[in-house]
Amino acid sequence: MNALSESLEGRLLFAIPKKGRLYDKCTQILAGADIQFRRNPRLDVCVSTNHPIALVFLPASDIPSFVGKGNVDLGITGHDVILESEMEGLVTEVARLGFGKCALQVQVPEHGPIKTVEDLAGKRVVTSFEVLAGQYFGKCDDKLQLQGENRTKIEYVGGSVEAACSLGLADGIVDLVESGDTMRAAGLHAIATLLDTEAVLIKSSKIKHPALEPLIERVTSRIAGVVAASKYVVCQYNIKREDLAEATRITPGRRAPTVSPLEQENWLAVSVMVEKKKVANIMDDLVKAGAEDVLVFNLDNCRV
Ligand SMILES: Nc1ncnc2c1ncn2[C@@H]1O[C@H](COP(=O)(O)OP(=O)(O)OP(=O)(O)O)[C@@H](O)[C@H]1O
Ligand SMILES: O=P(O)(O)OC[C@H]1O[C@H](OP(=O)(O)OP(=O)(O)O)[C@H](O)[C@@H]1O
Repeated sequence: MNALSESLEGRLLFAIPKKGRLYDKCTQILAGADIQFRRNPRLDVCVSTNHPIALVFLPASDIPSFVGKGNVDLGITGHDVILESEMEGLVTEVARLGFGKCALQVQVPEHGPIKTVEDLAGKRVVTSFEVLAGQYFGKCDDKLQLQGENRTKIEYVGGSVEAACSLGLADGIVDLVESGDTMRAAGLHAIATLLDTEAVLIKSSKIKHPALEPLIERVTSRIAGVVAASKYVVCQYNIKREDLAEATRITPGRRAPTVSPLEQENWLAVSVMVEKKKVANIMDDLVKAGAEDVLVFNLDNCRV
């Protein structure tokens, strides 16, 4: 056994994308869960300095296979690459992480002759998602009863998929779209969506050491807390007793709002969790319902 394998012995192995779109958010999640580490940039494995965990930095697209085969216990990657690597039966998605949100779409030139997926079927499609695109167009070809040479030709490229149509390599592409800026700049538009995806925390179905389960639960619960903290804010306001029913209809909270008396007759203070993305509308509605001194606080961390 070499020195590295020895240092990993008994540790929970946790795979993190080594670069790319998901990397920064993953390091923020590790910090929020207080999983500390010092990474030598030349090494893709490093041990945590405060937990029996080793972090393994891998390409996002390889993580499902490492976790699915049990070489690594936990991992963060995109839901899309789990399906693309056909590992969904061998990994459990234990938490959705609320970032890396995008859609896998069929895109074609905006001003070209192809308007529908049926028009594109039988032609050339370029993608980094050859499994998912193959399944999708396979069904489409079957439906249209296309045989042999007439079936859709799927070709793999590793990146810059959006350039394929203008370079004459493809009639359409299958690629990830978030804001749509890349496709617009390439003169493409969507004609179908194969799936919506986001980053997920995955656990292997082949955990080698049952003794690791409590640590897996602790890490999962901490990460779920960090994710929830980024989704919610705490809203606090004062309201007259007779307006409380309407105000709590607007802010029912996760379980129920905390209501306490103010040192002024007939006035109450309410404290409640609300979804960050809805908070501006909620504040407008609260003020309309008679709330005063409406304050909103970010959460650093939580367990809910
Ligand atoms: N534009 C995007 N918006 C949001 N999430 C994205 C976007 N593009 C990719 N993702 C998510 O991030 C995952 C990894 O994508 P990324 O392009 O970073 O992969 P990579 O090939 O590992 O990195 P790189 O492109 O730097 O080589 C994707 O599988 C998807 O889940
Ligand atoms: O809708 P948008 O917000 O413009 O994002 C979509 C782009 O992001 C991804 O590529 P990325 O930038 O990761 O590079 P890649 O082409 O090398 O995969 C994806 O492949 C699109 O090209």
